[in-house]
Amino acid sequence: MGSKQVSKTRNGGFSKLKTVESSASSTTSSSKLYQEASVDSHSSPTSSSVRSKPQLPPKPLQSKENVTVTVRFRPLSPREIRKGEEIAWYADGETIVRNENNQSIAYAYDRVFGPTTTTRNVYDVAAQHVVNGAMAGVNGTIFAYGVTSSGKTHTMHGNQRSPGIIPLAVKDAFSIIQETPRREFLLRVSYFEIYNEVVNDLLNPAGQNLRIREDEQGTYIEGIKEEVVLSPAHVLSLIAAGEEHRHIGSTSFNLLSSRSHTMFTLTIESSPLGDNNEGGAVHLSQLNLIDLAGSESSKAETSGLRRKEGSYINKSLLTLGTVISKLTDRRASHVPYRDSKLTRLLESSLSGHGRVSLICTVTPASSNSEETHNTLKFAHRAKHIEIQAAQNKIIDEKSLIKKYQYEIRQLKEELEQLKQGIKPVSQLKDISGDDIDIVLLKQKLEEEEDAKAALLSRIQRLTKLILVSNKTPQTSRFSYRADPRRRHSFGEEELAYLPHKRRDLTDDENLELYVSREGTPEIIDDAFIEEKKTRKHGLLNWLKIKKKDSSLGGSSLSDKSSAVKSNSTPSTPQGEGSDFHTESRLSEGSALADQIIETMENREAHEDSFHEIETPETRIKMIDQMEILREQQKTLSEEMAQQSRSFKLLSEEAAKAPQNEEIKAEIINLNGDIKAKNDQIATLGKQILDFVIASHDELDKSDIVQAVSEMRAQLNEKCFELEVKAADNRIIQEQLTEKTSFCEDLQEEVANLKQQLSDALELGDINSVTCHMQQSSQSPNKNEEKVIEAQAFEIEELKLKAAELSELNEQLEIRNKKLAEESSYAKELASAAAIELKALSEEIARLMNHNERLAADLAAVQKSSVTTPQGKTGNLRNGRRESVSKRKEQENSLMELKRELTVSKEREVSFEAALIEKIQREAELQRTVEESKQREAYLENELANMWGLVAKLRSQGAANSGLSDSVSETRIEHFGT
Ligand SMILES: Nc1ncnc2c1ncn2[C@@H]1O[C@H](COP(=O)(O)OP(=O)(O)OP(=O)(O)O)[C@@H](O)[C@H]1O
Repeated sequence: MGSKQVSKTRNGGFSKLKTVESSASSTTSSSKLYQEASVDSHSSPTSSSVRSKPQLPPKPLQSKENVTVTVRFRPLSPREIRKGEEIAWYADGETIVRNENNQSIAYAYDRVFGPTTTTRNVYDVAAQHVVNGAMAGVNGTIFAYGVTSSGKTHTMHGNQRSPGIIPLAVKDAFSIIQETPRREFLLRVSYFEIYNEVVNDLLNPAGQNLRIREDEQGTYIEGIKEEVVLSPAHVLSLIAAGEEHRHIGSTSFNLLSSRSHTMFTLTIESSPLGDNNEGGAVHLSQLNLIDLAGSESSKAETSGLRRKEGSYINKSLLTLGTVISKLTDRRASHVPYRDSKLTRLLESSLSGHGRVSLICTVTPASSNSEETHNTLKFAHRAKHIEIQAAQNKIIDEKSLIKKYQYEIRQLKEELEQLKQGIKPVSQLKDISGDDIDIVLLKQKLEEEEDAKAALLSRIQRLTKLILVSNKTPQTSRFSYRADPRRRHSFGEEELAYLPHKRRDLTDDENLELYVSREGTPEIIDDAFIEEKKTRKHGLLNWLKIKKKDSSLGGSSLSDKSSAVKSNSTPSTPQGEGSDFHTESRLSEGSALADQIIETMENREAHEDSFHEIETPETRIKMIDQMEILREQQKTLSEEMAQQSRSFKLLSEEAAKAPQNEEIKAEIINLNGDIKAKNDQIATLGKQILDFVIASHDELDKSDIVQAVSEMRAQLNEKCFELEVKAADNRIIQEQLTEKTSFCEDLQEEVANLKQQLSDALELGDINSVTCHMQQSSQSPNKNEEKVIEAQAFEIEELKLKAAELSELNEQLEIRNKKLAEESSYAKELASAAAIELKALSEEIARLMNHNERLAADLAAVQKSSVTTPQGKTGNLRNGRRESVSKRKEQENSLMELKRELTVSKEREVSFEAALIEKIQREAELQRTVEESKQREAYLENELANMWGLVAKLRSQGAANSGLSDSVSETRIEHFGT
């Protein structure tokens, strides 16, 4: 899979482009997208330059520009590889992103970076021109956009092996100052986050929930801390400190996921150097470097807090998307900047005058295919925004650099006046000849000395804040901002602790670059090589080399001025001496003032071992090296502190999820890193010591003693810090072990509880389990979260049981219904039988009546036959015959009636038996109905008990913590549904 990625991205740009165009001629909408996009990208000045060469030429200011839009793929993560993820999107050449499953879906951008591209490459294409612009007074904004875990923080901040856009931009900013000898700069930084729509100052923990305000110059954050910065190391240490306060958390996609948007702002002011600056326009610009939080899909299984954070993140990103759509829609009258704090703060960047670079980070993984597509669409829309790049010029008092310059001038004038007002003691004596006056005057003199010292220290402090190049305008080989800059220059060593081996220019490559630029190799003269050597020593050399120049008798005025400023920068507090030097020339007549200055210079010399105007070059280099080593040591310590924090965070995560192998592996890696850093710090300490010893011959004894003692003190301090850190680590390890075993205990207990619950439920004895659970949860030594988990589990079990019960209940209800139906049927049968019985009884009664009537007729006939006379014999014979036949008839009908009677009696008996049977059946059915009603009532009772128990657990959970709250709510929600 990895090889597939590589082969895809290695496809040659031009030939691939043709393929795309041919496919674009099909009528799919996506191909249309591609055509539009490709037209845009060609029309974009950025894009065209991006294609021709990575180093961008200077652009004409006040030109209409599109946002530079680039897409960066990250490699598949080990987790994605383990899950057997396929590649859904890939970089096809240098400008196109294509869908693997549907080749006709393709988008074009200014540049597409494959998964193997380094951040340095990304910086060169997507960020460097913005940084250049910002240093020249054009506002710039660079931001990384993408779904969670797509590589935004990796791109913006980077890591030890691969520094991100922010450190590279900081380093470049200081490089530009070094290469701009005609101007002086003042840099300040601010760093804040937007977390759940609340703005928090990351440089000042007290600055929480800050308000966004607007004035005629745009939007700003009220009360945010801005720190004037003096070196790349200074900036990086501020960022590292700020990161300590940033909200990060673990999600199912990223162990260290950014939960807030952060904006790092570098405010740059510059003015013409030294004496030329009066009345000169000040350039003021801002470089905003933004690491957005990642949008989260609904797939993310998150807890309540993470879900809340996710919804804020998604909402603000959605608003950003809407704002970008509106900005590209010419018909849109209203752009909803005010709908989120993020867009409010980005308003001036997106709508105003400045350069914008959007770096969209994406993952090629198929599981994120849809999200990646959305990011690509967002990027495509953003490409259509048009902005106006214009240089900001301010001349008013709002400029801090102007304010400082003015104050320095005032202070110098005051100093000058002081100097002129002071007479040497010998002169004073000559004038008055009075000892008392001399004492008074001496006193006054001392007061004035103090005042002067105070003035000087203020001048020194202010001068330190203004950054200038150590190069003189005459010796500079690089016109202002016009050419590709060197990389090995100011600030390089500040990042040298990063083991990342960059692909950019080596010294030799630099040489070639300059040769080709200047056209002739001959121009590489000694001075140039010397300059290069100087650059190799980075920040500290840059700050000090001018001192050497001035001491060697640099003659031009601008040289002096430059030296004054550079010597005053904070890392080398030797500026004061030099400042004095210059000042002393301005007041040649005042011997006393010079005397005082000398005394102060000597005092400074003791305070600062680096202060030595006559220092030989080797010594300066050696001190620089030591300074660099110390800086590295300091940076390593800061990094170690940050890693310890991550370690702690991960340990907490590990305690929560002891089975998570990924976290364990991360912890082991971090531990390894921390140990490695410990070793590095110790090695650096040794190196410093070795340095001191090795330079024994070149340093005089007192300096060695001082340097050694200083180093020792530092070493001791570091050793102590290390010990503290090691102890911290040990404690954290112990805590982790403790927590793991505690977790195991808890798991055992949860298993027991589960068993008990299922046993109890089998016995129908849920109450005893509840009691036990409550007792367990009240146990004082329980880890709250584990108890909550156990409770959540119990609730889950109860939920299942309740579902079972309600199912049973339903079954019973159905059975009841059936029984009721049967019972009503039986009743109907019974009533039918009763009706039939009644009819039979009536029939029997009728037959009996008939019988009686027949019997009466028979009796009457017998009586009449006895009373009939003999004379009437003939008639009688006939009558006898008739009566015999009649009697026979009657006897027959009687027999028939008797038979009928017997049959109906039999029927009556059988009906009666059937009736009895039915009555019995009915009684039986009614009994069953009664029984099921009782069972139903019992089950209802049980269900009510369960609900009571669930409510109890819920309220208990809610009392325990917010987390438990959310868990319970989730469970109950499901339960309820
Ligand atoms: N280009 C890359 N090369 C190598 N690894 C990368 C790259 N991009 C990101 N990663 C790795 O992927 C993981 C997630 O990256 P990262 O934290 O920068 O993502 P994110 O977009 O900032 O996430 P979230 O929005 O959650 O903060 C990290 O482990 C990071 O080291």
